[in-house]
Amino acid sequence: MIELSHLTKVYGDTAVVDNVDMTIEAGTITVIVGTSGSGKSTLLRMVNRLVEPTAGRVFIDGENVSTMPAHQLRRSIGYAIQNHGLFPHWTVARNIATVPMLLGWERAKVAARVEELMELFQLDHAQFAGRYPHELSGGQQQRVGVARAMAAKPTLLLMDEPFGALDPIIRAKAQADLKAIQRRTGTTILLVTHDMAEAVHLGDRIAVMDAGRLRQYAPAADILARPADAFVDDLIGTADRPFRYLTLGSLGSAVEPGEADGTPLPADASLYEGLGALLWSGRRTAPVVDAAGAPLGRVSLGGIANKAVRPK
Ligand SMILES: Nc1ncnc2c1ncn2[C@@H]1O[C@H](COP(=O)(O)OP(=O)(O)OP(=O)(O)O)[C@@H](O)[C@H]1O
Repeated sequence: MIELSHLTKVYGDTAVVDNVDMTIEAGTITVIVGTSGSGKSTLLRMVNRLVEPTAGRVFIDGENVSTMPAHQLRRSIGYAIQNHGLFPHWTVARNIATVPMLLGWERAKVAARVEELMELFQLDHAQFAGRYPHELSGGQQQRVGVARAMAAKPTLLLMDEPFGALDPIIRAKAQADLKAIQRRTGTTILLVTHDMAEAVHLGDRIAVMDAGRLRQYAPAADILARPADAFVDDLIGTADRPFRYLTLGSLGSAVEPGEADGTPLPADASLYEGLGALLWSGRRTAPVVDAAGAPLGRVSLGGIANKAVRPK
């Protein structure tokens, strides 16, 4: 568990992070979202002491990070940034191995970990291990950056706009992969973005920042349904709100008894994906199947629409 207590950073006479209190549960993804200059990166960088707080404290599993040697702290926390920060003159394998080597792992253990991570991030070892960063696509560099951040099996991973430089399709894939990997490894992730859709998609909880202040900190569904103030409301985007809400629920939650024609939709698809599939195929209903392909019933446009109504 991570606790931020009265965390503050002042530059000149401006508090760019202003008295922030937050508790982050282990094994979850927390997304910090806000406008440019709202203090998101500064907040994140106080957790691994790349920035020292002016006031307040950060506790990781009850331990005050200011009492730990900074270099040791940073080796124990993964850190992935936009544009990946890869070392240009090191191969992919060497980049991924950076922290385990700093920690003095045995060669064989490092090599095995590199192979394991390359497989996890779908980078063929034979093809990519010996390549240099400039010989990779942006999406591949991004995966190497995250693999490197996870190399020493940190229980905490800090990510600052990790998908910012990716095109929308690769970005959606990278988000889905990260979520799947996080669910598998149980890593606690604190991720900064300015993109509310990304926040809703990834965040178990979302922290909304504005001018250094934490405006709201709540699960995505609560932020959408009950924005704390006009700023949060505005950031969500009024027109997008019902659609973002539909990304949070699964089609399985809207299944009705009955049959329908056409290609079945998987119950674990989101309501949003289901709505898209119905609209695009010109259907008002579609059959729904479970992961094994067994029929569960059907979904309808009206049934999905009911799920997009603002909760009371
Ligand atoms: N070293 C510094 N010295 C002075 N001011 C700084 C320093 N670092 C950041 N700032 C200021 O602090 C404020 C918050 O910056 P920060 O990078 O945390 O914002 P952000 O929300 O991550 O923004 P963005 O989304 O644009 O990256 C900004 O106004 C920035 O100019």
